[in-house]
Amino acid sequence: MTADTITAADIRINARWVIPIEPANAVLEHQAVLVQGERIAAVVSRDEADARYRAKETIDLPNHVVLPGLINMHGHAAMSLFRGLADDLPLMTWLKDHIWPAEGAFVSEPFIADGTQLAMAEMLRTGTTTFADMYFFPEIVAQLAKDAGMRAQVCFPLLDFPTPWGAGPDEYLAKGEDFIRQWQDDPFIMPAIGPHAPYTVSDEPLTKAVALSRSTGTPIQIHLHETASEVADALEKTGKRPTARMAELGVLGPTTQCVHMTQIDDSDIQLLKDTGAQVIHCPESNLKLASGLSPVKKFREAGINVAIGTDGAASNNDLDLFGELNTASMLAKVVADDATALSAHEALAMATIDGAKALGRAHELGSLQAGKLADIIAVDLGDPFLQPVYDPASHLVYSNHGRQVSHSWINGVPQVQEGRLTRIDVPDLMLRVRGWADRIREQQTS
Ligand SMILES: CSC[C@H]1O[C@@H](n2cnc3c(O)ncnc32)[C@H](O)[C@@H]1O
Ligand SMILES: [Zn+2]
Repeated sequence: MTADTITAADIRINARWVIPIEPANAVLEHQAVLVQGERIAAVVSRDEADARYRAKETIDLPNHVVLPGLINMHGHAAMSLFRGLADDLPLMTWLKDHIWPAEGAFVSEPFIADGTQLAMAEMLRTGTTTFADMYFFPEIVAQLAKDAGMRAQVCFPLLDFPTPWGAGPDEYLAKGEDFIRQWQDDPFIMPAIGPHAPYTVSDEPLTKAVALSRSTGTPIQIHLHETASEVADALEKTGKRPTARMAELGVLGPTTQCVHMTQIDDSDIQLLKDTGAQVIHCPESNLKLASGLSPVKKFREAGINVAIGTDGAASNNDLDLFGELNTASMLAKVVADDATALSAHEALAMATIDGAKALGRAHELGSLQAGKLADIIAVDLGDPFLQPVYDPASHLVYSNHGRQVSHSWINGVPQVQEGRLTRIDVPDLMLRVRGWADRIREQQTS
């Protein structure tokens, strides 16, 4: 080997295991992941790395598994400030009697800023590098994610009624179009359209949202088929299942992300398949609100892409995607009456490459391959409660907790080092969060 075959790299990560996600089911041992600038330069054996690369910085991770950063495909980040405020309730009671009044009282620019930072701190700390958000003041969420160096799909909200962000559908759509134009070429921020649900958005604004999506190439994300009563009420009011109404209005398509998708029959599966729509599975929120069960195995067998989301921390009540994967895998098995319904590797793919597919960015996110963006995490499997390690993929899904994430990089920039956030001032954030908690508690008891 001659000196001129040596390639420079910024970072070399020496990992005990690498799960690259692509190829599927691979577990590589004693590997080096090389990062140059914002991209992955190579995933190679240590010997090959010694022979071919010289890195400015080397990180040794002797008990760790390295994998792509996780993609949380649905949430309401700032709702982290409402974590634990209203538990043990079904969806419509939770929303109408507790969450919407609290949002009316507190949602404002500073609330969104502090709540979103709290959510980003939790997501980064537990392995998420890209998140999809649907909430108010999307311009603030987008700027904060960009400033923190996180990737985010940020939906602007669309509802029939006024909220702290707008007076009604026309204002949401006008502000939303400006928002899309401002962010559509950003490498970190993916603007999107967020019609709340079939029962809160009527046909006319939905049709306008579809036109905006088509003219700007912007994705749509919508809560769809969340509960049995949503489907029953829709049948009573319109004579159509919500999925059928969405298909007729043109809402369903390959860039539309349908969140929840419970109470599914064969006609729903056919429509999702025919339109190429994406499913975003939120198992813990579906369980906690007793909303219903999503037939993940049937979707996957039909060739429908299923990604995963936590939903907001007010209905979960955490944003730890590793915990969500555990629940998703267990639930898929019992729903399908089949212990093979969703394997550990398949669950990991759901939170990585399948999320990247849902975003339309599988060419540059979701797996550890040379040329893809360097969104990488490391999980420490060295603790006693993770011993022995026969299969690191099994541990990540069935035994792990997101707090075992020791390192992460987004776009090649360190975000978590030795379990600590590098770019968020946690003590300062905690002071602001305590201030909100005091004000919210006081309002709830007055
Ligand atoms: C369009 S802004 C978001 C809006 O959605 C509410 N919300 C949060 N979680 C859920 C859920 O699981 N189903 C329906 N709506 C939800 C949130 O409180 C905002 O008002
Ligand atoms: Zn939601």
